[in-house]
Amino acid sequence: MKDYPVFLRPEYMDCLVVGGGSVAARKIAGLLEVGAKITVISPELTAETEELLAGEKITHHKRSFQTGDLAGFNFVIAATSSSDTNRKIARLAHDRDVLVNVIDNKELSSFIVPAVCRRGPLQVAICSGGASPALAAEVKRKISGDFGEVFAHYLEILAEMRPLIKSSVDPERRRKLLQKAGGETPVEYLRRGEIKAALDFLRGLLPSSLKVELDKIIDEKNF
Ligand SMILES: C[C@@]1(CC(=O)O)c2cc3[nH]c(cc4nc(cc5[nH]c(cc(n2)[C@H]1CCC(=O)O)[C@@](C)(CC(=O)O)[C@@H]5CCC(=O)O)C(CC(=O)O)=C4CCC(=O)O)c(CCC(=O)O)c3CC(=O)O
Ligand SMILES: NC(=O)C1=CN([C@@H]2O[C@H](COP(=O)(O)OP(=O)(O)OC[C@H]3O[C@@H](n4cnc5c(N)ncnc54)[C@H](O)[C@@H]3O)[C@@H](O)[C@H]2O)C=CC1
Repeated sequence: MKDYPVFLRPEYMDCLVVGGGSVAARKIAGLLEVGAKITVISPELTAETEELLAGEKITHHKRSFQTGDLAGFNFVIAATSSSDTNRKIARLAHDRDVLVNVIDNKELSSFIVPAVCRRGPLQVAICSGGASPALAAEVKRKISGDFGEVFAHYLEILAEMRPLIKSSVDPERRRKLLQKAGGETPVEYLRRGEIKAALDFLRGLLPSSLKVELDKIIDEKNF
């Protein structure tokens, strides 16, 4: 069976992580990166997890998981070293229609955590469906090498230009314009790190009134 990829919005997530070991630390770090609300239940924390939690607005209950702990959460990661506890958490989550990831049991997981390469609003998520997480991580490193920070810069500018383009260019022309603005030419420039060439190309696509807006935005960003 294939998995259906989606990107969850953290503002709608109330996350519970059960367990405080090395795998839990990686999942917590991923959730912190997007600013999700997190509660951790674990009798013990590794030094790494302790460090992650320090200074963050994370609730930590220093105890073992109890039936009833899922109340109020819509997203759970069962990350304990006890497969029985993880299975129990999964069963309870399924009963309540709560999304659950089980770190040692993909069959009981309603979602899998991918390896992610993030460049501003651009996110590439890689998943091998449990066949080889190490390979997913290696593919992520390869992609990260190919797609530098310039992608984030270009996209931050394009994100601001998009509503201006939508409000002042008629639908037929703007579809072509937006396709070219996100097309092969700028992507190839960006892969070579040539942000200026990509922005010059974008400027060339715009009507003159918007060229001025583009230059203002570029000046403000000061990349
Ligand atoms: C099913 C899944 C469930 C889930 O966690 O969602 C799962 C399950 C398991 N992983 C195990 C081991 C490892 N996991 C990693 C690393 C990552 N694991 C991640 C996801 C997933 N791991 C989901 C599938 C995703 C996919 O297939 O693409 C990543 C991508 C995301 C993240 O965790 O943040 C993150 C890389 C992040 C990054 O680098 O960016 C490494 C590499 C390392 O540590 O260097 C190893 C050792 C090498 C290896 O095993 O490949 C074992 C223990 C096996 C055993 O008993 O030995 C199980 C349990 C099992 O297989 O049953
Ligand atoms: N999904 C993934 O990415 C990976 C999964 N694994 C799997 O993860 C497991 C090991 O995870 P680690 O983080 O390395 O273990 P760990 O031993 O470092 O941490 C386990 C944590 O679970 C907590 N815990 C144990 N019982 C608990 C309970 N009843 N309630 C709440 N917390 C409880 C412990 O206090 C500890 O903080 C293995 O089963 C392995 O197969 C291993 C590597 C990667």
